Amino acid sequence: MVGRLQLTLALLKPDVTRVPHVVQAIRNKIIQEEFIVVRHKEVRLQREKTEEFYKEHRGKFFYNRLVTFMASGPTQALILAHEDAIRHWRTLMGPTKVYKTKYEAPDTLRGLYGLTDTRNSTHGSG
Ligand SMILES: Nc1ncnc2c1ncn2[C@@H]1O[C@H](COP(=O)(O)OP(=O)(O)OP(=O)(O)O)[C@@H](O)[C@H]1O
Repeated sequence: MVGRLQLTLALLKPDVTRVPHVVQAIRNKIIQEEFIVVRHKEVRLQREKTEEFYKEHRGKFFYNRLVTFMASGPTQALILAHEDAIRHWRTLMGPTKVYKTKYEAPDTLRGLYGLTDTRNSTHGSG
């Protein structure tokens, strides 16, 4: 019997969307971790959308870099369902900061595929 399912929005950011075998590896991990992929769509986020999406970070030193990056290429958007979707996906992603992640959680998605604090492979909505 399956309990109530929670949904989260997962994004594979433009840095990983550019690399098909990494997208496939992340998809395999998603299935392996028993998420149900409710929807999966490739989107091209316009600059205004990324500014709105990250508005809580407006004014921070990395904001301009972040919104420019998110509008720089296609993004894979997935609606994931799981009993503990938000927490489980965030655990799978690992910490935000790439340096910390490479040392403390190297097997997470950001540990494996993150390039910099901005280009850190994935997003998970709370
Ligand atoms: N110090 C930083 N330098 C550069 N980019 C940063 C920094 N902190 C956060 N970011 C970028 O802003 C995004 C949102 O930051 P937030 O603090 O909400 O992290 P998060 O909750 O781990 O990530 P997300 O919201 O993307 O799931 C991060 O994923 C990262 O791309």
